[in-house]
Amino acid sequence: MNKNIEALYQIAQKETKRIIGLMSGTSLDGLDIALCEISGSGVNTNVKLAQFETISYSEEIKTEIRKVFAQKNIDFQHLVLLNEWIGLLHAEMVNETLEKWNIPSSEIDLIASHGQTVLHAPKFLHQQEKFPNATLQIGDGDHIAVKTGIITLSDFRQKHVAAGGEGAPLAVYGDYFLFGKEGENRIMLNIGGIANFTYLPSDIKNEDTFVTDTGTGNTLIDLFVKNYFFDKSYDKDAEIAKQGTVNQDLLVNLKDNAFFKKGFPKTIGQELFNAEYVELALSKSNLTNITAPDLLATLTRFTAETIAEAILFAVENSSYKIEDFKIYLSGGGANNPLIVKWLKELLPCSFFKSNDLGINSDAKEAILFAVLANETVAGGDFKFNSVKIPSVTMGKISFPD
Ligand SMILES: CC(=O)N[C@@H]1[C@@H](O[C@H](C)C(=O)O)[C@H](O)[C@@H](COP(=O)(O)O)O[C@@H]1O
Repeated sequence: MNKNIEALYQIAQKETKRIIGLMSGTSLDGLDIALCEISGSGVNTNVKLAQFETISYSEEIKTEIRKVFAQKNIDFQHLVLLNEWIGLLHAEMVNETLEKWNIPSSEIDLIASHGQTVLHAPKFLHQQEKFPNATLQIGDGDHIAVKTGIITLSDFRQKHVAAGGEGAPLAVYGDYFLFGKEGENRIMLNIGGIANFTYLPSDIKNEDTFVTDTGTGNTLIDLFVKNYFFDKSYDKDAEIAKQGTVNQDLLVNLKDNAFFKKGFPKTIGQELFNAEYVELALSKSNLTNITAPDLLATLTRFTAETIAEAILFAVENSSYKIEDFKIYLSGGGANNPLIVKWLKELLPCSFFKSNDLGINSDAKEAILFAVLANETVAGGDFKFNSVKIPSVTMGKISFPD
């Protein structure tokens, strides 16, 4: 037997596996590295977060990725080079972090790497009948396996697409396994660059469970903060938006897109929610001179209202009332006091942070990929009863030699 297959076979039988989850979101802020100790699988999965670190992306890395990110026309060679380079960089970041933690690589069983999304194109976006849903994450897993010496699972989203999904959101697999609770109506709401939520009703018959994107999270807010203020990368504590007034005309035009009328589950990215999207809404509203605070107040309201409307729609189509739900927040938007204030006004239910469930909310998405890798190597028996969630294990396996 190939010794790597033998090693994988041994790892699969370990009671507790040490798996490093890697996630770098579309906000391009950096690489989240979560060292997880995982036992069990499926709904019996137990995760302990042993270590967590975020390695910020340098301006150079951000600039190189932005040359291809979420764009239709790019320098093809640059994309090919980036695929290798991001793999190498992520491997180096893991090695440096293990050194910092004083943990030898031989003590790590697996790495689960999300990679860097460069284009997310569900059918809704590309609109070409003969082509399926499509999404592409780069940063090849072979580089990570070879450079760290650790068996690496990567490219998780393709199996989801192959099984009929849009390749996202994958959050439901972690949310259902770790946070689904009989007797409690929960919504796990992640407000990252793009916002998504997992719907976990209390009878936890998994045919009712689903996950969906709601639209923009922080991405448009961050984009325009950077446009107006060279020294800022986000609206810290909503300080700028709080000084502005929501422009109702602009808000109506921002919400006027077929994405918001589409049923669940649905996914989207910065391919739609970008500067042109806002410029079109501004011109439809005949606004040539909106102030930065008014624009940011309106964009912040756009995020809050589209999240709230999607959640209300999900609940109205069930036998529950919104008052029966607990919402658990994660992602950068959970730290935006204006988004949270407006969500509380629009959604009369109770609010918590996913930290209240014992999971560091910053690490939540990196942990998800560790859980998915655990499922591929040591689980795979669990089936969702819902056509909305493909029951597949995900990730391709790379060996170090
Ligand atoms: C296609 C794609 O890459 N989707 C991600 C989305 O992935 C999560 C893990 C999911 O699939 O459930 C993430 O939540 C969001 C957060 O953004 P960040 O705040 O981390 O930048 O970014 C992107 O939409």
